[in-house]
Amino acid sequence: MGSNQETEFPVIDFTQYPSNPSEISSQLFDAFHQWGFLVLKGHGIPKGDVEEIFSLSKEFFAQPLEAKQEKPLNLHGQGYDLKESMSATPPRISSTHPNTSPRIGVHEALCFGNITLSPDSNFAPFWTPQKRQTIESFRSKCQSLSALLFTALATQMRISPSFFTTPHNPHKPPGNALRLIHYHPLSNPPRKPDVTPRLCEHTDWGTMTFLFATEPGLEVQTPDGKSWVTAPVVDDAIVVNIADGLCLSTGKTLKSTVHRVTWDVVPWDKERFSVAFFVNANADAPIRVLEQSDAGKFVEKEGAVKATYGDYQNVRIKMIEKHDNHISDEEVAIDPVLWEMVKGLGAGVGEDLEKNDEEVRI
Ligand SMILES: O=C(O)CCC(=O)C(=O)O
Ligand SMILES: [Fe+2]
Repeated sequence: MGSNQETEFPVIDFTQYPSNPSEISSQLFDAFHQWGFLVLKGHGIPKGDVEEIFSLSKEFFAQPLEAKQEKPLNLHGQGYDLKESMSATPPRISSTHPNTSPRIGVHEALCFGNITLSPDSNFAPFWTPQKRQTIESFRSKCQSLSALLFTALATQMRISPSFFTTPHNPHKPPGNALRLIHYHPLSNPPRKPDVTPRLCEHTDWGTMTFLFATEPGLEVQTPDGKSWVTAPVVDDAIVVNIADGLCLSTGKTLKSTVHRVTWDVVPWDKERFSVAFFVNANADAPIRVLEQSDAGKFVEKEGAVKATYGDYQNVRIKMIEKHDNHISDEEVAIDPVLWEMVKGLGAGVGEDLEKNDEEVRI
């Protein structure tokens, strides 16, 4: 790798993929291997669709708090999620659904867990059938794009092209999640030094995430882990990152990188909107751990832990419970091999919960 690739945030033009799949797949693999993050231009999701989602988001968050709070986030990962922890002691991380995963910060969000999987709808009257249709259609375009990226990565790794798409049936639990995020302006500056960040340092739980934003704000740890860079905002492009589930299944070949939003980039009296699309693997799908063979291609690792993505998600939930209730590793009834494997991810909020807690108390 040249020094530029080590220091510059990767930007990839996906319009070249149909005509030159091997070159673009190789660029995707390299960026995810080194950074875990990239900016994807020419992704095919129409600009008008993205603008429509942002205008719905702005319209929704402009409502009075009572209207937004009418349907708070439920266990299916649907509803309004207000994060306003600004005390010296951050709140206990209590969210236990892979579609919502623990986040500490000062912002508000509306989360659309997979509606087809959820028995009850948890949306205020604001969400007319037409608006809901806009959300669902956008979500399905995001899902299709993720399938293309998974196929490109599998091809580059010389495994079956459907290796990653098979365990990503969006109609099976937990499904994907769309999160409209608003870093809202505050009436007073946060009290220093006991301030909670806009969004704490974390890695994502699922397998892949898309982040749509029109203004800078997202900071990503550099490949050497020593500093932070602001993800560039490129017109009509998406930030794509690898999440912990895919990092686990690729034996850390594809990196799940710590990221955050600070007060420096989104000050207390300013606001910022972003939209995150979280891709999750099916809970009942086995995690088939890969390793690189001597011949360079990827093969399934012999003797790797036998677990499903649902087992993995349960470990994450247990990690939070362990942290919240101060219980020992022995008291957590989990396959120790799986426990160690998930801990080995070095997830931003997970194995490093205690460390992360410290970091939250800037
Ligand atoms: O709003 C952003 O830029 C980042 C959001 C994010 O990382 C998340 O919700 O997991
Ligand atoms: Fe994230």
